Amino acid sequence: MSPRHAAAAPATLSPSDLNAPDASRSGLVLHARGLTASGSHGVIFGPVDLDLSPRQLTVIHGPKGTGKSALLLALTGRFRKTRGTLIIDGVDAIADPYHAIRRTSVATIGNYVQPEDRLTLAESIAERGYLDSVPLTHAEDRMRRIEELVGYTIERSTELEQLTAMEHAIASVALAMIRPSKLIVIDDADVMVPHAEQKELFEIFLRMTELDDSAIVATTVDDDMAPPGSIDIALPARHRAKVHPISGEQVAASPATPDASAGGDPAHEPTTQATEVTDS
Ligand SMILES: Nc1ncnc2c1ncn2[C@@H]1O[C@H](COP(=O)(O)OP(=O)(O)OP(=O)(O)O)[C@@H](O)[C@H]1O
Repeated sequence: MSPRHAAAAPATLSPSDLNAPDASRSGLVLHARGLTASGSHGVIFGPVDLDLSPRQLTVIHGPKGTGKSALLLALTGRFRKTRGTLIIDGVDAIADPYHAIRRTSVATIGNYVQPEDRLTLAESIAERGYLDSVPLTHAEDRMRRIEELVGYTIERSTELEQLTAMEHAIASVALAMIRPSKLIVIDDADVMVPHAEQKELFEIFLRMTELDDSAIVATTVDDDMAPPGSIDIALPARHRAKVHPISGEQVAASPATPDASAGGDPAHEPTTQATEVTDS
């Protein structure tokens, strides 16, 4: 991980920390209502309503500058401008972001958080383990378990820049999973990944969630990448979000309802829509 990596090294984790955090009483990995952020130029994203279950994928897409990266940061408790209700694995991420952040992990965000491409996979595992305070033997063991889920291994001496785009995306998420967490985010997951391989990429992401009963949220360049069972979030240029599950799974995002606890700007009525998409 390059110095751009955002994670500071906390105190070394105890063995119990190396187990995935308990799911919240609701069983949801994430519960968001009226999630929004504004800057000096107005709304950055939202309002967004979203419920994420364990082993669920979410795909966020939209034109450039519509707040995809900012929303990823917000969903992991890392965007201080966020307003609304955000519960991550049972922890109130607005009131207690530092507690909530420990339940999440960032694979990539823009140019700010990226694996260092000149490092080998072995070096990357060691560095991510160090940054996330996971002992090396545990980190290596976690990577082996992830590889079992993914279905292939990557030679440890391979530099990340030598990986294919799909391998690179998978490796980025795998490195973010060295420390157990409930929510992993990856920005621009499909960049440079051939369209024909993108379905497989998301199938592999889905398998990776089995390790910790986690959820993965990915932003994509293409707008048709959300596979069945996942949640699709479109961030249009007007900064309004449409959230709807793909057919075949339970409705995981409900139509926006005003939430008194949200604390958002009342001038911006929640506009998030939940629509069950049929196969036809
Ligand atoms: N901390 C911040 N404070 C104020 N404005 C911000 C902040 N972070 C992002 N923005 C603004 O929010 C908007 C959305 O930025 P963001 O990078 O999230 O968009 P994006 O959809 O990921 O774009 P791209 O596809 O180019 O990566 C931009 O106008 C950006 O300047």
